Parts: sequence; C-alpha cells; structure tokens
Amino acid sequence: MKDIISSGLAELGLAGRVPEAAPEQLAEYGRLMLEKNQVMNLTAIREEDGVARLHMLDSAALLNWGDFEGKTLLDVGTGAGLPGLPLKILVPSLQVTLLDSLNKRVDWLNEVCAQLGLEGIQAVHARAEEQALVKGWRDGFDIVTARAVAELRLLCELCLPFVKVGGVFLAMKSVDSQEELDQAAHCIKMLGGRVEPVMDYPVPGAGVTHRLIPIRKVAPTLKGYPRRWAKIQKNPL
Ligand SMILES: C[S@@+](CC[C@H](N)C(=O)[O-])C[C@H]1O[C@@H](n2cnc3c(N)ncnc32)[C@H](O)[C@@H]1O
Repeated sequence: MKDIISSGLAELGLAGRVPEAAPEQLAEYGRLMLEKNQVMNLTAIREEDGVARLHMLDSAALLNWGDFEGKTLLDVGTGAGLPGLPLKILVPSLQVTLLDSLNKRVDWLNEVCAQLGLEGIQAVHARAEEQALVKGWRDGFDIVTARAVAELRLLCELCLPFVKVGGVFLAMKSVDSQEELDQAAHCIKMLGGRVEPVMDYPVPGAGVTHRLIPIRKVAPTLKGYPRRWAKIQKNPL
C-alpha cells in the first residue's frame, strides 16, 4: 500500500509537501482498517489497492484545493475516518475533530489515532444536527468536510452551521452532482453559504474523477438551524 500511496501523492503533486513518514502511516491506517473490517462494518472496499486509492489518495487530493496548515477541521459523518484522518497525517498542524453518530466506529477511531501516535485529533460520538447547537461547535471550525453522508441539500444543513464565518465547507461529491448542487442553492443561501468554483480531480490509478464543492460561509447560521433530522429529511430547505 505504501508504494501506491507514495506514487499517487507524487501524481497529485504533493510529494515533498507532506511529511516523509506520511505514506507509511497512511498504509498502516489502511491495514488497521481492513483488519477491523472483518469484524466491524467500516468500508465496502476490501482490497489494499482500493483502500490506498479510493480512501487515502481521494482524501489527499483535497490538499490541492487550498491551505490547511494550522486550521481547525471537523469531519462530519467520518465513518472509518475519511477524509479527516488522512488529512491529519498529511498536515500534522491541522487540528482535527472526527464526528460520527455510530459509537463503535468512534471508539475504534480513537484507538487508531493512539496507535498511530497522532496528537491534535479526537473522535466524538454525536449526531451532527444536535452537536451543531452546542456552544463552541456552532460557527466554530475553519474547515468542515463530508464525504458520502447525505444528499447536498440535507448535508448543508448538517455541516454549514459548524463553519466559522469566513471558513469553508468542503463537500466531496461525484462529477454527476450538478443537479444536487442546483437543488441545494436555496438551502446554501439560507444558511449563509456561497458556492465557490468546484475542483474536479482524477483519483490516481482509480480511473474515476471526483468533485470537491467548496461552500464559503459568508454569514452566521440563522437561529433554529439545523433542525431535527426528521424535519431536515421530510422538508429539505
Ligand atoms: C457512508 S458512511 C461514510 C463515511 C466516510 N465519510 C467515508 O467517506 O467513507 C456515512 C457515515 O455518516 C454517519 N452519519 C450519518 N448521519 C449522521 C449524522 N446526522 N451525524 C453524524 N454522523 C452521521 C454514519 O454513522 C456513517 O458512519
């Protein structure tokens, strides 16, 4: 896995911009993920090659969007830690919070972070729409990420409330997401967001192109948002 990750990072133009130990640490994280996946549902990808490319390199590609150094980052619906954990390995100065509503994944993530010797990262068990109401969390992060959690309209209500004014929500989507983005226009405006130019990127060696949709927070979140999950789903903004 280490070699695939090293050459993929080079293809992404990131070699020399990330710590020397990062490919080995990412490979170790990938091995721990596959090992645990035999007893806990963490990922649908079961081969090392796929984990290296579609998890590690897909996450790493975000670094070509902008500067992550010294920022605070919240990864909503992190699951097995994606993309937040690889980003922490690649940018050690990043302060990372991994958030998920499934406690056993969160416990595993805290174990993995300790095993990898990572500091400045924590995994928290909570539902996003509830945690976003907590002081210090609301309007509290420079960067919020989410991949494979929900349709963009719903996802924006879960994620934008956590972003500081001036910060950004990075939604990881497929290149077929234009319709989702169009449908989310009203929701994004209501929640104080403004869409910035998308970034399409090929995932090295995976034969797919993915899309990053950056949504800048330009105004604080209105009182009353996010709503309860049942309401968000039943009546999307
Ligand atoms: C399909 S997984 C994706 C995991 C990871 N982001 C990835 O790209 O592999 C979606 C995750 O979002 C979590 N999730 C769904 N709704 C959530 C919510 N409202 N608050 C926090 N976590 C949520 C689920 O528990 C699950 O782990």
